[in-house]
Amino acid sequence: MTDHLELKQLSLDDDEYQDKTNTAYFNVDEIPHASELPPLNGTSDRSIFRESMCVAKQQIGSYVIGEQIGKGGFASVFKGLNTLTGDFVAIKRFDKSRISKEQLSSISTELDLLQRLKHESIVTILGQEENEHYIFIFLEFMENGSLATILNNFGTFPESLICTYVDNVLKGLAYLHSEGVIHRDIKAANILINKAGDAKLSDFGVAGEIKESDKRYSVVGTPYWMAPEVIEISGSVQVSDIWSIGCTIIELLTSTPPYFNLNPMSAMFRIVQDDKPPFPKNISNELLDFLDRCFCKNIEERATAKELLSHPWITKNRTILIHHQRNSSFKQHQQSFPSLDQISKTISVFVSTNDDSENSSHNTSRSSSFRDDDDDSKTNTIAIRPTATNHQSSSSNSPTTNKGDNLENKKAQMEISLLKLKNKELEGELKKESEKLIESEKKYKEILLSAMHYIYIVDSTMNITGGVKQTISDEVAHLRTVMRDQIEIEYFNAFPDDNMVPRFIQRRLTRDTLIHIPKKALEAQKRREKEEKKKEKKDKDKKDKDKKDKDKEKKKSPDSSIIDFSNSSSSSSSNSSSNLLSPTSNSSSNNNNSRSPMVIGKRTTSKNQINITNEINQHITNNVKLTPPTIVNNPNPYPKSP
Ligand SMILES: Nc1ncnc2c1ncn2[C@@H]1O[C@H](COP(=O)(O)OP(=O)(O)OP(=O)(O)O)[C@@H](O)[C@H]1O
Repeated sequence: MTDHLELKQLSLDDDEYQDKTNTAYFNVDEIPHASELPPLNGTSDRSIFRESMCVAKQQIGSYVIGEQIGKGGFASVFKGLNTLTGDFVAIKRFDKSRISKEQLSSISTELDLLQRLKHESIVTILGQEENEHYIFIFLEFMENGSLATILNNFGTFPESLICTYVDNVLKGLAYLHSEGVIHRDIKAANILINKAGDAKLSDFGVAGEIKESDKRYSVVGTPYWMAPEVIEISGSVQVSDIWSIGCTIIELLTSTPPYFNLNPMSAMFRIVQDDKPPFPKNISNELLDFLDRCFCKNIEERATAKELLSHPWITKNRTILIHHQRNSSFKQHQQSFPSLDQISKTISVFVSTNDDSENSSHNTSRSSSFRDDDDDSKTNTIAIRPTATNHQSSSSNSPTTNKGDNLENKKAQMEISLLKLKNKELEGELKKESEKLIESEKKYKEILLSAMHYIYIVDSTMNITGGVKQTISDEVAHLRTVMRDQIEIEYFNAFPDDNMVPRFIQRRLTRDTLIHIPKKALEAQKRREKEEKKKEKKDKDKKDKDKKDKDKEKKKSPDSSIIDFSNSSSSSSSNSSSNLLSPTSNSSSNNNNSRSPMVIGKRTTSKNQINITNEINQHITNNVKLTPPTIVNNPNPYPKSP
């Protein structure tokens, strides 16, 4: 067994040990300056002083003893460090000089049991050491101490939290009991909590194994948590721990176990006498039932740990707990999510790294040191930029590696740059090619469209004029149709998605329907032309004949033509006419006129025109006021006789 302890240290009691070792070992800032200390071996060097302080540490095997974290009836408990693994541990130290032989045997029982029992709800033993003065047990470090300490620090717990702890403890107990072990000292002080909040059973000092007989006949444990059968020395059994679980629940709910206001003897008496210990008020029905099952006087009726694990109080709370755990684990994860700031920083660094490599590809003559400095000025995060990191670390360690690394980096960067350049060239070529294609396609489309458009205009012109101006021969028309079809097919094949095609085809269809019209129209036109020419000739002939007749008539009488329209004889009409047109014409003449108004009118108008012309001429010569011509106007051609 290795013992590195200084004899000087062993002579100190616990309090003195703590005062003199803890601060010096764990808080370097409190170490006085070397100049303030008396010289060691004639030197005041600070490093020597530190060495001297380190000698004061207690090292047991690979464990270094730290500050005290607890104290029980038999042992002091310290925080320890495993110098091999870096794990923190709890070191339970028993002072040999202060323990009886009986207690020594209980320590060995605890050691044996802990070494045999391995369960997630039982504190794990990591090893043991012994020297002349102490027995050391190295235990799994339970960061949050005992439930009793937490109860002292934080006050009583809600049912749900108690249930969580009890659930853990019951699992440990179910395991212990299945292994034939009774803990016999279940209480808040012996339930330890790790940093994750898991409860584990500890302190197996009074634990006992049921061997040949079913019961252990001794009064062990802490009075207030003791089961009646243990007090009565009728023998402790596994379910005795269940009674203690009931007492611990009340302890966690109220901060004290039942009968705590009484002295231990009175309390023990009441435990045996009373049907059940008094329950706290305002607890759930499930917990009431749970406690009823724990505080059964009859051990046969008392629930086992396994049974209680499926009690509604436990199962219901377990579901709630799982929910809470999920929530909190999500929150934990959420906390570990990078912040927006971090993300943007990372992106900016990534971009800057890429920029750097791009810059280096364009300017390979830049030195790596220049690049690193430049990087640092852009962002403080260097860790994700391998070039900068490599350069920095290697420059401080080995110049040879630094040179090699830099060369490698440069080479890699050059390769990347070359690849990028090649990619860019290819990209450019492809772009040009596709641009050419697009351009030629565009041109081709334009040609086809304008050709179609031309043909369309030609056709529509013919259609609009009703085929009159269609002067192309059938041969040319046929060629045009073939060309038009070819162009449209070509267009359709080249640009199948273009909606221009259906529009052209549609127009063409309309045109094709109209194309038959000109033929008929042409025939009709020819007929019309012929008829018109015939009519024109006929009219001309008639005009010529009329002219000749008129001339003949004029030679005979100037008014012959007018006279012709009259039913009267030429002589009488001539007379009457002169009479009628005369302003001094008598009424008898008027009477005659009234019998044939149509003829009279005609004649009158003609005469009036002559009269007006004469009057105008006269007026102009005499400068006399013009008076309207007197038109024979008889409102009543047949006046009534008086
Ligand atoms: N593994 C551990 N991790 C952290 N703290 C511990 C550990 N073991 C014990 N302790 C602390 O030390 C205290 C005393 O430990 P423990 O109860 O085992 O000593 P004990 O002398 O056996 O006590 P008791 O008088 O109950 O028998 C505990 O209440 C707890 O606060």
